[in-house]
Amino acid sequence: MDTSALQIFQAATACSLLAVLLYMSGRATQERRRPPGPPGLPIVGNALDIPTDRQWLKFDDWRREYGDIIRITVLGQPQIILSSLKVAKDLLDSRGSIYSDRPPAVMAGELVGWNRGLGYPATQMQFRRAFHRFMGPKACEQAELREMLERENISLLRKLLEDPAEFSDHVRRRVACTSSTILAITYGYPSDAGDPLNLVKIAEDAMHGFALASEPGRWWVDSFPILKLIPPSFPYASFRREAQRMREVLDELYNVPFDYVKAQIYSRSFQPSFISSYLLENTHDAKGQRSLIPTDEVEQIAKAAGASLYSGGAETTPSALNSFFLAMTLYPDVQAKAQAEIDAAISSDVLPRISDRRDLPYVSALVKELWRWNPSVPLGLPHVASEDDMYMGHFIEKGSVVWANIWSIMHEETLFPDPSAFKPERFLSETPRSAEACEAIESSFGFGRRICPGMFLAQDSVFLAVATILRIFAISTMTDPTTNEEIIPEVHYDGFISILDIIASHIEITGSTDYNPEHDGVRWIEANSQSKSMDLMPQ
Ligand code: HEM
Repeated sequence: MDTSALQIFQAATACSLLAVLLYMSGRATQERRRPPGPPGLPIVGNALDIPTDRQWLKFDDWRREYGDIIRITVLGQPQIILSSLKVAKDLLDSRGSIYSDRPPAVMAGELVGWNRGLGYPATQMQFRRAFHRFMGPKACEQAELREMLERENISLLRKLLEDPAEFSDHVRRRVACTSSTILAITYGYPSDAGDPLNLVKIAEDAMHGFALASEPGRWWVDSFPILKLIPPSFPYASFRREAQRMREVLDELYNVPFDYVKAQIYSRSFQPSFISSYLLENTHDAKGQRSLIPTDEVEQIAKAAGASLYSGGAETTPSALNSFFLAMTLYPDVQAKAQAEIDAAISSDVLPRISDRRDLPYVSALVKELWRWNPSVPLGLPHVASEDDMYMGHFIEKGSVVWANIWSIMHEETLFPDPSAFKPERFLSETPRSAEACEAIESSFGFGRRICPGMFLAQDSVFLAVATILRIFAISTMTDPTTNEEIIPEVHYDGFISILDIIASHIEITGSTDYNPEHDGVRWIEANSQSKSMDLMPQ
């Protein structure tokens, strides 16, 4: 080798070494700058440290040890947990463009097919626009939507009167804004026609599949995506067969109600709904004329949006209502105060209505306290970092799954003193920092561009259920007949939506004797809704 070639070779080697050193020192610096967190084991990381239920409490313990922004890994997947309002807002609200996608879940998303709906990519913002038009603040002020919620709520009250011991079941099936109402709002599917298409069952089965398929740590394929290539017929591919079965149910949820709407539109006799309006607005032929045949794309979006609404709303609202029954047994003073407010503000022979909210500040504060005390979705839904980010000296690598620990945020001492106590007063204007508390409570519905689009609908329907139940019923703990002692209700948690499974026999719900369910409330609603067809067309 001549001298110049040697020099070139030496220079190239030095450059490569320098590049490697720089790369390694960069990696080491990034490593040092990663958010703190509990040490994990090789390969599995922290997978074994995470309990199978109420993970949010474990994450809250870690917050005390490591701070408001924590990094863990699960089978090599970095996960960031945000545990204070400030960091969650800074990252998920203010830097929304980086954190507005959902992580790719192989089992639930790809194999079962939920990535067509709830996991839609941030680029498909037409979902959000459609949700907003039908369930945003303006839509929720429409008399027709309110009447529909009020009508469904009456059916809940009737059921509670007939069979109070089954309150948990009634709440799940009847509360305004769950199964039947969502089907009515989304597809114009009448809630009082006996469910001829078996839609409630289809939707519940699909949701069951969703909960199972998205259980963290349950499916190896989520950590080792290569496994998805195994054909379903292979002996060890039971996960593929399960996914196939769940996908078939999900396809039914996509197709059956959608075909129902399409058939109704073709027959030109239909109850306006989210899907019918979406289709009518978006079906134009090549000349821009309205046509009744939707394109494939429009059809796919409509189906996915419909299923997303169902999956977002069907479990969350009953969760809030179950928390309400529990809170009323544990805090009888709060119940008495709310009932006194209703009695003073609303004439005794009518039921409170959504429009009475301004006259019922204590009841409204009680509903806010429900969102806080036992948040229905304690860890929110996961977001993903779509690029590398630096935040307050912490390096967050692209692909990290980011969780806001809504439970921790809703129990922040500085915002909500004595956080485990149920105190609606913290939201009343005479309490110092109530404005801050009221603002913070919105975060129980998530953050940034993926904040819950059903938030206003949920707020209305839970307020309505709470105010009308308090007018009609007294809720108390049972007394043990042998010891004569009060029974403290037992509760269990189920899944990532915090469903309080209350042992029904531990709570007593008694109807007030002077209330006649056929009274004004029912008649008024019936009289007012008969002549009008529900018009959920966007404004
Ligand atoms: C107790 C009531 C409810 C609570 C506490 C709640 C909470 C949440 C939370 C925390 C998220 C995740 C937000 C994020 O990623 O930061 C979410 C998403 C969502 N919620 Fe709700 N929700 C409720 C009711 C509803 C209702 C009634 C509907 C529809 C009828 C609904 C539809 C959705 C949908 C479609 C998403 C996904 C939005 C997206 O990814 O863009 N939710 N909800």
